Amino acid sequence: MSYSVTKEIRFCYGHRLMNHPGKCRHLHGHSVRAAVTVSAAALDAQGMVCDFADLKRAVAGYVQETLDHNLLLHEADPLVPLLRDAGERFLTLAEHPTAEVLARLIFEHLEAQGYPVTEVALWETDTSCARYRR
Ligand SMILES: Nc1nc2c(c(=O)[nH]1)N=C([C@H](O)[C@H](O)COP(=O)(O)OP(=O)(O)OP(=O)(O)O)CN2
Ligand SMILES: [Zn+2]
Repeated sequence: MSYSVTKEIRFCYGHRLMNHPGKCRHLHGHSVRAAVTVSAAALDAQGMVCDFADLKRAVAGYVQETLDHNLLLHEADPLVPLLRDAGERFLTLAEHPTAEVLARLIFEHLEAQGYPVTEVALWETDTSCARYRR
């Protein structure tokens, strides 16, 4: 038996999936929803797994600094030097910037902050969701 709480946060980013066989190899953007779940076998002195507000701060701080309104690219993307020369903001990843990878990055950030995170779900569109859980 365990308790869990889930907090949602919305943000947007641009990206492209290099080598994708379809339309996602082209630059495009998403307005996404991440649902972060933390779990515990017992409640704290406040009767909570974790205060929703604390969870929001932990997720929103990371997301706003790294992902929100950013352009997420694979580090080998040939656009990288062009964007760097143009002084544009972007973030490179050693992996393709898929919803699965972004869900895992958010999970790892919360885990590193000491939150008992058990799942991050990232709704990239109304109909497409990727989850990372442990
Ligand atoms: N497993 C994954 N598949 C895809 C990802 C991903 O991150 N993980 N990403 C993309 C695209 O970046 C983008 O999310 C498009 O997804 P898709 O669901 O195909 O978008 P549509 O708007 O075409 O969705 P419909 O509702 O089917 O119109 C692609 N795949
Ligand atoms: Zn996409």
